[in-house]
Amino acid sequence: MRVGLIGATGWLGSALGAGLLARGILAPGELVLLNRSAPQTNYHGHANVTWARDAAELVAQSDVIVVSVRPEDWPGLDLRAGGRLVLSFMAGIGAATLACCGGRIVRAMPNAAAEIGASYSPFWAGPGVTAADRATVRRLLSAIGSTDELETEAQIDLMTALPGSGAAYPALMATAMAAFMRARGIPEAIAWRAAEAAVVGGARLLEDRITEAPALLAAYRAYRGTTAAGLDAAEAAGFPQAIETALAAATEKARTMTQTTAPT
Ligand SMILES: NC(=O)C1=CN([C@@H]2O[C@H](COP(=O)(O)OP(=O)(O)OC[C@H]3O[C@@H](n4cnc5c(N)ncnc54)[C@H](OP(=O)(O)O)[C@@H]3O)[C@@H](O)[C@H]2O)C=CC1
Ligand SMILES: O=C(O)[C@@H]1CCC=N1
Repeated sequence: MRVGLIGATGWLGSALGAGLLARGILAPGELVLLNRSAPQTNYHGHANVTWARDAAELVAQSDVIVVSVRPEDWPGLDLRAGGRLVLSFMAGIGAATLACCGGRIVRAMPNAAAEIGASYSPFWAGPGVTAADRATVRRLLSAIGSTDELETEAQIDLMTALPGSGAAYPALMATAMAAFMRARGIPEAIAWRAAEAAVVGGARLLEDRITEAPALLAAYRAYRGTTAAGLDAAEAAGFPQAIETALAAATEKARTMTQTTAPT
């Protein structure tokens, strides 16, 4: 199977290309790549991948096409997929818009943890997508982590807001935590290490047992000590509402983008 990857040198596209090659899901000769700037002589340690000159050349050499360009670059691509399976990573470009390229459309929402093979990339399959297509999508997405199939396209907007945001909210929390430490005289490097302990160490503790998060909170509260005091203050200051507001705003942005780019 030859896979055409449009946006092969971007944040997600590069992670997918690297994962497909490193895990042996595709041989270098099965990858057809396209970017905007220029081909790379060494693509994740491989020289014998194929670089296309434009989207038409990529389509002609590919069985499946992955679109990983930014939403604003989609119209300029002028993709004509000729009935092929098209897997789009783009936020806010809906199936109605994508269908204009003439492919069988699957939308997936990976995140930046694709870089370390730890993306959760749920997907939604449009009309005409076959069982074999679904197996292909799962195989491709396994290169960057795990996946689930969603029931409705609208759920992609929700997934854009949450798993799609990747490390954004942890980074926001880490930045606020380090700032708190610095403001109270803690040296820069130690301030960041303290934030890392909470954000990264804490996340590792929750790995593979995220559903135990409420029980973990209850365990901290049971001490009636310092962490309980902090959690109470965070709740009183609106921490859960801030998360809700953030995710609602991101979902609404995805929905609005989808609506404004849809064909009339
Ligand atoms: N980054 C993220 O965390 C997430 C991103 N997404 C979605 O994934 C998509 C890709 O995002 P991301 O990887 O971050 O974006 P990047 O900006 O990092 O990468 C975009 C890629 O598209 C290429 N490109 C742009 N225009 C064209 C064109 N006309 N023809 C061929 N190649 C082109 C760029 O080429 P060049 O390198 O030469 O400039 C680059 O390789 C977006 O639509 C985004 O909404 C979804 C979930 C998470
Ligand atoms: O922020 C964005 O628009 C991209 C898409 C989803 C996550 N990152």
